[in-house]
Amino acid sequence: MRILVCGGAGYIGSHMVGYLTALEHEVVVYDNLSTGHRAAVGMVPMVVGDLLDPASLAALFMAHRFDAVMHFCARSLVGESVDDPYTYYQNNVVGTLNLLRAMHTAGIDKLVFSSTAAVYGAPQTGVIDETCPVEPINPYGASKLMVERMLADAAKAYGLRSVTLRYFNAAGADPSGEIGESHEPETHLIPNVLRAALCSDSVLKVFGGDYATRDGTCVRDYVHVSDLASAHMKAIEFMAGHDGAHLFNLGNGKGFTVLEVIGAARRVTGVNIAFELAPRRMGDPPVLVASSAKAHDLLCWTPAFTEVDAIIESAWRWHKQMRY
Ligand SMILES: NC(=O)c1ccc[n+]([C@@H]2O[C@H](COP(=O)([O-])OP(=O)(O)OC[C@H]3O[C@@H](n4cnc5c(N)ncnc54)[C@H](O)[C@@H]3O)[C@@H](O)[C@H]2O)c1
Ligand SMILES: O=c1ccn([C@@H]2O[C@H](COP(=O)(O)OP(=O)(O)O[C@H]3O[C@H](CO)[C@H](O)[C@H](O)[C@H]3O)[C@@H](O)[C@H]2O)c(=O)[nH]1
Repeated sequence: MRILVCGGAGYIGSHMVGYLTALEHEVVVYDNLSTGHRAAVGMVPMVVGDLLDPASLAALFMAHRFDAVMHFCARSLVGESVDDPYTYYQNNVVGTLNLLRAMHTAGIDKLVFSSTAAVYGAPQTGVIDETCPVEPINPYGASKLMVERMLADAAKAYGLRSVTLRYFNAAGADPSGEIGESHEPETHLIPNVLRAALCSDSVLKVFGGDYATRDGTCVRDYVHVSDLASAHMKAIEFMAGHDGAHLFNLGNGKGFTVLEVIGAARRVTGVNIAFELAPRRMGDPPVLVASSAKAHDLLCWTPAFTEVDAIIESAWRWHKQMRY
């Protein structure tokens, strides 16, 4: 297949590109390199362009014929979205609308969209399935939910086929160690834990020790990037036999506290990683754990990485020799 990967120079997108090229699909990356890295896509053709530039998108679709589009582009920092919501709605909603219009004009009718557990807000239930209420508590989550709504409307109006994948906490790195997570600033827990393991000067902050969880720190469901990539391929296969707009959670179904992640990282690295307790981070829900039963049943998706130690081990291999 010929697949356009928007945001393919980013953390999750670059793993998708590697996955697709290993299966010998033809891939073109479209990315503005705002948070992505040219080195992360290797020799794969990349158009440097912005979803906010309709002329650039039109030129892209004139130059290539695609069977499907995977859309990873977003600004995705919760705190930044609270401080600057216009930028988030502009990039994540308007940018996606531009992409959808360009696809429509070009007659491309299949899209896989990266959504997030943030659409659920701060849920009361333990394990979240797709029937849980969607009540985002920050502009980032709201921007993703708006796109989900646009996709449902586009299915009815234009026959767009889409699969929305609501990832929980993406983590880990390709087992090769060639690509991995590299954000500046880095806000995600596992890379920050590993940075602290590598550099004794960087003290890890644990945001909040007074949540109503087993050790007082937040619980998250960590899902490996390679497993996210395999789910996207399953989504493409699913769309071949199903029209309409569909959505699925992607997680491991197991929650780990921040302290448990630090404990696992100590085991993997052999470093007694130091941390200090800090105040809660604004907008952090206490517990987010996915039920991925729907993805399992309908997409036939089963994650290969189910243990947090194995996920951290793959990230550690990358962090020890980060190439970009
Ligand atoms: N990392 C996670 O844990 C997580 C969890 C849930 C959902 N998501 C979603 O998954 C997707 C990928 O996340 P990531 O962690 O790889 O982020 P990332 O920032 O590493 O990757 C995003 C990529 O999109 C590009 N981009 C952003 N805006 C663009 C625009 N207007 N035009 C062109 N390119 C643009 C960036 O340069 C970058 O390469 C995002 O949509 C994010 O919201 C991520
Ligand atoms: O240095 C750090 C970094 C994080 N944390 C804590 O670790 C947990 C996980 O934080 P991450 O930043 O790694 O992940 P989030 O759960 O905040 O965010 C992820 O899940 C969200 C859905 O809720 C969004 O999709 C977002 O894009 C995605 O990165 C949180 O309790 C956070 O407070 C720390 O204690 N110290």
